Amino acid sequence: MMNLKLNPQNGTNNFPNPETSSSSKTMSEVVEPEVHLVQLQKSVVVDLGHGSEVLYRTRFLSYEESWNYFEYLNKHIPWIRPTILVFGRPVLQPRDSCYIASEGLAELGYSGYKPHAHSWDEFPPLKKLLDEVHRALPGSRFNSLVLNRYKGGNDYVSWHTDKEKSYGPTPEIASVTFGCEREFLLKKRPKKTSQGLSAPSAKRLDGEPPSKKVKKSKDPDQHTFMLKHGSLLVMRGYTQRDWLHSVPKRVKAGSTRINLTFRLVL
Ligand SMILES: O=C(O)CCC(=O)C(=O)O
Ligand SMILES: [Fe+2]
Repeated sequence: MMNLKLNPQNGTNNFPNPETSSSSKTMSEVVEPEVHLVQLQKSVVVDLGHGSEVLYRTRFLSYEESWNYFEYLNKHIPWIRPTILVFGRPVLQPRDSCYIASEGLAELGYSGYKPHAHSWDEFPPLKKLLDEVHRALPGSRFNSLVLNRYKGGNDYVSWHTDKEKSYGPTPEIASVTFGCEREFLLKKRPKKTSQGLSAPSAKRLDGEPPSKKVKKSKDPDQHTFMLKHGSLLVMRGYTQRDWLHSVPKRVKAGSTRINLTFRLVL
């Protein structure tokens, strides 16, 4: 069973430090089943094992402030739906995106596409949001931001990891969500075979929507978070090396969702 630690500071913007939080209890000591706890508690730490961890805080920002961000981003971000390469073939990326980075950082590139790096100065509300993320995560630092807009349930992001050389071996990625609730899935990367092949690869496979079947079992190698309007999810440690994540198509999800992932380019 996955090991969730309670946040003793519910109601604040701070996550407990899982290394030092001696008062935290494993979830199994507190209440069953664990899925209820995810809904009741305002923030949880999910220990994925082997040095990987996810933190989730449902109410990082207030409902109203979150809608203000949504309206601003929807209107003022120069959204682009780029053509990317999937198995060498050009396809339209199944969501809009934009990239913001501090000056002088290594370029971002994925699936044959190199997004233009916009400056933080172009978007003052995002500088404020970056400050709020830094305040919520003492000791963490971010200098770049990938923005995604899912215009309905047919937009998605396939199984992938955010593993860039320039992020170092244990990147921390902080994800803030606005608008429509969608499922964020994590699954353990398949182990290398005896021939040394690892399949499927961890590349972005934007031509292949992830399976619609979300296992409801307590498979420790699979986790689902319903990311709420104004929520914060943080992936830490070896999550990008050992786990894949995706936001699958959900035809019934009719409205727009905007997700921001803050990253540190070293
Ligand atoms: O939209 C999300 O929640 C995830 C986006 C993501 O994984 C990415 O931009 O790399
Ligand atoms: Fe990602």
